[in-house]
Amino acid sequence: MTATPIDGKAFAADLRARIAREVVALAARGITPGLAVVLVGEDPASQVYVRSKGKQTREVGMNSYEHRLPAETGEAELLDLIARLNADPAVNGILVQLPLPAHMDEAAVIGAIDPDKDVDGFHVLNVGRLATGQKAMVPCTPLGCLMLLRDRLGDLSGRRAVVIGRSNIVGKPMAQLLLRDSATVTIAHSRTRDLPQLCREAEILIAAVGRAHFVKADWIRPGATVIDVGINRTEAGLVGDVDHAAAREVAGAITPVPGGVGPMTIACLLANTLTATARANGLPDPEGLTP
Ligand SMILES: NC(=O)C1=CN([C@@H]2O[C@H](COP(=O)(O)OP(=O)(O)OC[C@H]3O[C@@H](n4cnc5c(N)ncnc54)[C@H](OP(=O)(O)O)[C@@H]3O)[C@@H](O)[C@H]2O)C=CC1
Ligand SMILES: Nc1nc(=O)c2c([nH]1)NC[C@@H]1CN(c3ccc(C(=O)N[C@@H](CCC(=O)O)C(=O)O)cc3)C=[N+]21
Repeated sequence: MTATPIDGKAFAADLRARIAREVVALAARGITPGLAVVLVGEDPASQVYVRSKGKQTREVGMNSYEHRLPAETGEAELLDLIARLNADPAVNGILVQLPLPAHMDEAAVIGAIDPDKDVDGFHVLNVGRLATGQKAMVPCTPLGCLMLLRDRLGDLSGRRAVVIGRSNIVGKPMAQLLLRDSATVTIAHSRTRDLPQLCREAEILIAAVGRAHFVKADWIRPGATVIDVGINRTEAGLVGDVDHAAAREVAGAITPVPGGVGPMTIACLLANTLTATARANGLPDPEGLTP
């Protein structure tokens, strides 16, 4: 049996349409959400993302502020820009594109962002809020994966989930969100022993490794829901972390790359910007955009 494709692109388009309607409702109160994206350096992949974020931000009716700084910008200058964005009432969300050039202290830069404008959810205060079950800004990629999983499976409680990858931006927050939904979560990484056997236990398998075709079809439990977070540029084009062509013959449902998690990440960035704007104005959180 061939797996059901999980159409992240279509889900993300729906989500953006909902967000656009909320933006119209805010306009009646004289409020326009604003998202500031900061890019340091000229990494070509990052430039593509930043351009695409700016375009989608404007399409849902929000204001987009793009700040491009040369790679050799000093950390103090970047911190100065962040301080100005923190103080600017027209800016509700701030995203500093990662990775930063090697001479910058990533933790210090993220730590300088106002946690209430931290639409990436990377500030330690938001990490701690998520971990302790408080209202937080939740990282976009894991939030997008959670939305796809709930849509496919409904209640996640009691489900066995394996997350491959323990990064601060994907693996760890993904595991926190699954745990919040009462899944039984295992986090795997490069030191995990017998990863194929562990994966075979998973009803939900999340691959966030960064290696093309890393997860093989015979690691997948028949009928499992597989979420492929990987973005790997190869000679054959953009591919995920899962050997997709073979895996779809075993899985129950699987996200493609491209067209799966990637578009959800950007839609969730807009969702977080809307949530941050609502909170900044003392309004209730918009329905269905927060975990
Ligand atoms: N679709 C989207 O919107 C997004 C996609 N991505 C993509 O997701 C992927 C992961 O990103 P990110 O989390 O930032 O990557 P990192 O490189 O920060 O983390 C990769 C993780 O994979 C683990 N890993 C590496 N090799 C193995 C192995 N042989 N066996 C088991 N685990 C292994 C590492 O383990 P260890 O900790 O032990 O080193 C690490 O925890 C990348 O392809 C990235 O491009 C990222 C963000 C958004
Ligand atoms: N502060 C910060 N926040 C991030 O969220 C962040 C970041 N830094 N650095 C880089 C990663 C990566 N990331 C992606 C976003 C969209 C797609 C995406 O839209 N992908 C399309 C394909 C796009 C293409 O063709 O390249 C898809 O999968 O269909 C992919 C990856 C966000 N990241």
